[in-house]
Amino acid sequence: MRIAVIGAAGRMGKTLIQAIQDANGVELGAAVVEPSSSLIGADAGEVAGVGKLNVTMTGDLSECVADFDALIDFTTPALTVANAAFCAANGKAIIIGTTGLDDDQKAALAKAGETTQVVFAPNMSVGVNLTLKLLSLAAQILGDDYDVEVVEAHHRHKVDSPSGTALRMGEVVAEALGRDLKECAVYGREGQIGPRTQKEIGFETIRAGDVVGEHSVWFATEGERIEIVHKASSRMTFAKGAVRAAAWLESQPAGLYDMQDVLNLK
Ligand SMILES: NC(=O)C1=CN([C@@H]2O[C@H](COP(=O)(O)OP(=O)(O)OC[C@H]3O[C@@H](n4cnc5c(N)ncnc54)[C@H](OP(=O)(O)O)[C@@H]3O)[C@@H](O)[C@H]2O)C=CC1
Ligand SMILES: O=C(O)C1=N[C@H](C(=O)O)C[C@H](O)C1
Repeated sequence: MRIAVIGAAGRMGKTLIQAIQDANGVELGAAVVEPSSSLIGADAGEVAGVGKLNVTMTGDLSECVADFDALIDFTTPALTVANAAFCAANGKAIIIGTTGLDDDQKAALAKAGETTQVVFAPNMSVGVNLTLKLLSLAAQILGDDYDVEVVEAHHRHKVDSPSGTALRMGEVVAEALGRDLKECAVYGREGQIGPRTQKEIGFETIRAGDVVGEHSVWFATEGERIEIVHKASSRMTFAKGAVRAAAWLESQPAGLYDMQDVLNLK
């Protein structure tokens, strides 16, 4: 399977190229960077630190359409939506890790899933996807007596908040408790806010240094607190998950999938 990486010079883009190089049965077919990038024409393997791969970085996805079967996209919401439409129109699968999409942008990905294979997940690591299962179980058992708070920390460069993973964790817990996250979420408390309401799910965000990604969900009541915590120490865990999703997608019909589908966790 030939994979194209868009955002190839980004933090995840370079790690994805390393992961493709390490995996069996897949190869890097194309590497796409921002159209004004000074890296256009450079060798993608050399930029990613894995040695020469004879794949030249391009600034135009349509230029390399014949060179790949699946696109891995960890970029920005607007670009991701355009890429999903491009893949649907050109018979390419797409694996999307981009976070921060609004409801209309998510609907556009579902539309692409009507004609091509799409995996869209805010976190591609096996550990986080297992954690989502644990959270659902914890919420079902603990119920409304326990206050739920989601705390996340990421590196200083991250542009969206809360993280896509934190929001998915909130959705999973809300669903298990029969709540609608849109109605019960409370973001970053400040000032004279009064006491906590029983059914709110709180989100707190830390942005600092080089933190790869940490998520902690509290279930707290009078007398005890349970914390379910995931800490990523390398972006390779996300990149390996994305490559695994690409290989899995090859034998699937058109549709919108997530990592719970890929890992058979549903
Ligand atoms: N699902 C998951 O498991 C994970 C998801 N993420 C998400 O992935 C996304 C990217 O994260 P990260 O790699 O840290 O961010 P980066 O900013 O390092 O990477 C994004 C890259 O996209 C490039 N880009 C922007 N516009 C274009 C364009 N028109 N064509 C081609 N490339 C373009 C940027 O180039 P330039 O810098 O030149 O603008 C940049 O290199 C975020 O939404 C993040 O939350 C991150 C880790 C794991
Ligand atoms: O931007 C990041 O770095 C990450 N983003 C994802 C998110 O928003 O959940 C996943 C991971 O935590 C790293």
